[in-house]
Amino acid sequence: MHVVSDRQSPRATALEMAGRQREISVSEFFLKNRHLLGFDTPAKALVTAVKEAVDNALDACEEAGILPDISVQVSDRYGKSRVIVEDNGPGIVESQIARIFGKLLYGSKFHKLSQSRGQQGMGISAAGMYGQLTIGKPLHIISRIKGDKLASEMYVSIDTARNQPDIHKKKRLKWDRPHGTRVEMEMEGHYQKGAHSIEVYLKQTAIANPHLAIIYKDPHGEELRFARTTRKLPPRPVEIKPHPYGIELGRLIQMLSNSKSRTLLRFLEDEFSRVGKKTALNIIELARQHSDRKLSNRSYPKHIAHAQATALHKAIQKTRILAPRTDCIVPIGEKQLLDGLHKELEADFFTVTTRPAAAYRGNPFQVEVAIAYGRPGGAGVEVDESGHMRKKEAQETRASEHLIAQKDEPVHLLRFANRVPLLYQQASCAITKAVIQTNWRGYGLHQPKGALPIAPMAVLVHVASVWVPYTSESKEAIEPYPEILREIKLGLQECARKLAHYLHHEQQLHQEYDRRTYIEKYLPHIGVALQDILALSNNERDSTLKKLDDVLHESRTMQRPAP
Ligand SMILES: Nc1ncnc2c1ncn2[C@@H]1O[C@H](COP(=O)(O)OP(=O)(O)OP(=O)(O)O)[C@@H](O)[C@H]1O
Repeated sequence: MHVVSDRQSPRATALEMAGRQREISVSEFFLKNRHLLGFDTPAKALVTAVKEAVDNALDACEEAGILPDISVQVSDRYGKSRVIVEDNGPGIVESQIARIFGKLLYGSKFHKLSQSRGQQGMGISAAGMYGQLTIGKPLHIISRIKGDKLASEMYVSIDTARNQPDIHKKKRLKWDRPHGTRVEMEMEGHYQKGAHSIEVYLKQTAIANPHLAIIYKDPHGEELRFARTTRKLPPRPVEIKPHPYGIELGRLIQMLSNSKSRTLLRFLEDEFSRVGKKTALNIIELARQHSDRKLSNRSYPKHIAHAQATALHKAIQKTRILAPRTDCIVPIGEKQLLDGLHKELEADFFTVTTRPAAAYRGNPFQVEVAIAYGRPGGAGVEVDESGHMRKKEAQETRASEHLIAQKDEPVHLLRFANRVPLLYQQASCAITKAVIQTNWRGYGLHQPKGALPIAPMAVLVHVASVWVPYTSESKEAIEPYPEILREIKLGLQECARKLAHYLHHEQQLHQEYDRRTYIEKYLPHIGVALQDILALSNNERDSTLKKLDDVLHESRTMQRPAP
């Protein structure tokens, strides 16, 4: 017999259960699930907070056509950190400040299909919420827009139950910047060096953003400066409409019912990219056949029933439509990427490639790949301008060189999405998968099965898109869609071919160097033997040996291959 213990709570009735149903605000949700936003440990939270503020500053400057000058200051005392990020961007109008910093899912980038670092509208407010939760202090913002005499200062936190901003203090004040924004946040944090540090994030940001100048003051008061290598801003990405191939049925139904267009023909032409009149007519004709002729050019979008919308969706997939336009994507560019790598890394060989734009689920994207191979101080042979070979001198390795792996380590990956370095969740990222799935042995590298290749090398991959499919809200890894994986692999193969060519040449140089040292070692002995056999004078012997040496040298002068 089953006896119910007195201590067990009584079972609930449906009515009681109904009484407990409550709406959950988005901020309450993320407060409980802060790991989803990248605030799981104090060390990661600190890097994430800096990243959110710097990415916003860069987006704002570029959108306003301003060359970004950003300063970052971090202090850290007994687990309590303070981050101050200041930019020379366009500033934020006062009426928007509270909602931008005190409300999750509020932003200017979510609804448009255009390449930007921010996407979701909750990065900076989430950092504020984390500070509020761990230290109990609101965000402190100063912002001034061009032409305004005074700046606006505000202390803002989030009322998490309502996902609404709470303004604690606000005033107008004098500020020495003519325009820009300063965000100050306090939080539980842990400052650390290494692969997941603020320095590495900033260094990689400088590589992918050669137009950026940034000054960073670390918790020890040391200043690190990244100068810009170009004064040219990246072109402003064009905003596009969705491509029909990427539209799912539910979204199409919603678009039809929200449409302001009065006919189906206009709806297709107005709301999608790459659909002109001819393509729209083709789609409608095909949809008519699938819908017992219940659709026409003049059908009123809001009145199209589910069955007809399904027919329309099928027709879209079957109609030939131009691939998505690609001027909405702004890659870093091969020259800029090479300049950035040269500036921030020391390596023996660099190569870079930009793939043509492609699309996943109707979203245009473009992949860039670069390889930096060989660490200074590593063994190697070099050929000087006159063609002489010599062993390379060991050099002092820069502190930053840990971006390139040691020769017996797996290669280091520098992953980027829309010019933002991705520092965490490497294993689940499309970039890592593509590197592992590439056969590096075919290009002369050692690669354990199912793993990254082992080489003194950094592999940089940048995925730029109007909508980056991140694996989670913390935007740390890219979803491995087959189209994205394919493009990354093709880029890797192009770079790997050039690397293989370089490695082959290096190997030849080594062999040549060894042979030459061997000959040089025995040449004096040959001289003595020749002198004996041919009864040469000392002068004749030396001039014969010199000629022999010159001939050997001539035949072994080698040219370095172009990268
Ligand atoms: N320094 C700044 N200068 C000007 N505008 C800013 C600045 N920081 C934030 N904003 C504005 O605030 C909005 C919200 O920023 P937030 O970081 O919360 O989200 P996001 O950047 O849009 O997306 P994500 O959550 O993916 O980072 C941005 O869309 C931008 O319009």
